[in-house]
Amino acid sequence: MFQRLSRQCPPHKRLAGPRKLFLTAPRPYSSLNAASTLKSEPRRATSRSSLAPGIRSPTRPRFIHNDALPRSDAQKSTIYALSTPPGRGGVGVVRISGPDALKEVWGRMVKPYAGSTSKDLLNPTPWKLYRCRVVHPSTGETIDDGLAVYFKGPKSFTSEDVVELHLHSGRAVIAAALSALSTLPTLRSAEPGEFTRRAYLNGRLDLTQAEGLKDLIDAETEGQRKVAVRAAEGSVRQKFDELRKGVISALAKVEALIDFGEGEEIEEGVYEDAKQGVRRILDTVQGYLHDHRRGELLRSGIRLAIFGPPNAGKSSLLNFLAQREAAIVTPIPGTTRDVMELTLDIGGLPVIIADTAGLRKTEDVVEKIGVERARQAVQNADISICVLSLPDLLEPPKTGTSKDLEHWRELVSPDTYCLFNKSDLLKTSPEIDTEALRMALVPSSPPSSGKENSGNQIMAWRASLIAGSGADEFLTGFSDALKRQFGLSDSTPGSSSSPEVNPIVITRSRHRDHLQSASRHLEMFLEYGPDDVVFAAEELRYAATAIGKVTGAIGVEDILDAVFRDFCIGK
Ligand SMILES: Nc1nc2c(ncn2[C@@H]2O[C@H](COP(=O)(O)OP(=O)(O)OP(=O)(O)O)[C@@H](O)[C@H]2O)c(=O)[nH]1
Ligand SMILES: [Mg+2]
Repeated sequence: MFQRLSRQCPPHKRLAGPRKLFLTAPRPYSSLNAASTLKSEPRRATSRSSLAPGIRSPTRPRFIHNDALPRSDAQKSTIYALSTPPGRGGVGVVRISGPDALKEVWGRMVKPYAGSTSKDLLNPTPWKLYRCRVVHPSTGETIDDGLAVYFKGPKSFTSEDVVELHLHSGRAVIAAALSALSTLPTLRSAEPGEFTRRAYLNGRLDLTQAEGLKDLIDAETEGQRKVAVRAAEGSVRQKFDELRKGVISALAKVEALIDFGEGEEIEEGVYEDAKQGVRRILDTVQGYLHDHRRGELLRSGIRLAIFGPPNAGKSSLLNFLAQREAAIVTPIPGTTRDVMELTLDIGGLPVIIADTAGLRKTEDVVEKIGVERARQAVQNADISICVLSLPDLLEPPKTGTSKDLEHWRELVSPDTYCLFNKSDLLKTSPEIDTEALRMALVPSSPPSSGKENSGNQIMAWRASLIAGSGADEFLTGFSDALKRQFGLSDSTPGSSSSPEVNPIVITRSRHRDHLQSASRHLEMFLEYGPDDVVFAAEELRYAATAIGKVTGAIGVEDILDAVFRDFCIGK
């Protein structure tokens, strides 16, 4: 919950004298002083002092550490780490960053390779790759014959001087290089994520870009890569910067009213302008929040539950998607007893698929537990697909009551995908409207009500997983439907080809928490009238701070720890 305000003027306002603010073209401002107008004399731009502590100019978002601030000990030390995976490989890169990278590491460890007469290495051209010998700084013993490059700060990843040693990636070579570096007294090995942390602290990246970089390194599917690369290149940062800029611009207007006070001249409609702006921002914030957690699901994996009656072909579907015999398939109903999970890449999306026990009434103790687990798996899943035997659906067996046969039905919802399987066993080959059949299965929806899914998309398919007919169409249709649902379709909003429409902005719960907090403060602001501008301004300050926490424009040490601790060492 947000902090309740005491109904008194904030301290930094109490002593503030009248300040002049440049707003827009002079107009009468009726709600404060109907008769007055802004003086026509030139006005100064919004002074930074009129903004609350922690809130900076909307035009130039800056980060908490910059060159003007003294550097901490941690920032001053030179760090090193292996930046590529340990183990055998063609090349292993050891990265060194900090003030001693050039003098200590390059100067003492990078030497001309055997037979070279070049003196270039003594005074290297930045950003140029040199062939060299890498030697031990004390003994001069050759560690490896490799390449070295010097990135002169601030044009480097960390904005500091960086040296990279490209060595042969063998355990002994890398261990010798790291051990040699450890003998240099001003160097220390890097903490996980410390290079990126320095890049952030030096204003090279904001937090969303740093998170994007981490996601890019971790990306296992095309969808994850696409979302991560947008964040890493700064598109997400831009969205949050725009929001914050908008809030601060509204705040400047509200502060103008506070500063001028009653009886002073001020434009008409300033407060209403601010409110209009905040309404627009709130709409955008809520649009980002109502995203069905697409960004978070893309990172963690989308949970898909396969469910349905026994013997319908659920495990066959899992095997078809996995392209291997992952689950046991037999003609005996009740073969699958427990939930079996596999993580697969479907259309570039990471999907955690759960095969479940067939849902039916049973007295078998073990199967009963399996049925209960199946229900829970469907309830906990982000999406579900109901597999049904088409012959059983169209030509139901004569035995058993419909209640016994339809234990699965209560779990079908308008969002459930359906696969009508075993089409090869149909005695005739009727035309089937799969979407109408799907909707007829939704308990609350009357048969043939014509109710369509939200996007009028295909969510049901007819196939035979054994004979293969319709199976490829199902796979293409299903992965397209998932891509559409999670905003990655090339032809729909949110895709990389139309990234500005309905983009994935929130990829972490911390983004969501801060945006929810901002949304609450913006709503509170809108509830205040022009007589309560001091309180209204306070809400905008809270909103701007909350948005700033997403990008790190408002830095808090524990946020930084949370962001960078999951990085690997060397990044
Ligand atoms: N003819 C035909 N048989 C199929 C098809 N798909 C699956 N089967 C068969 O149906 C039987 C049951 O398949 P499973 O995949 O084990 O079905 P299930 O839904 O997992 O069954 P339970 O685990 O018992 O709930 C097996 O003998 C499969 O070979 C199909 O498209 N056509
Ligand atoms: Mg099964």
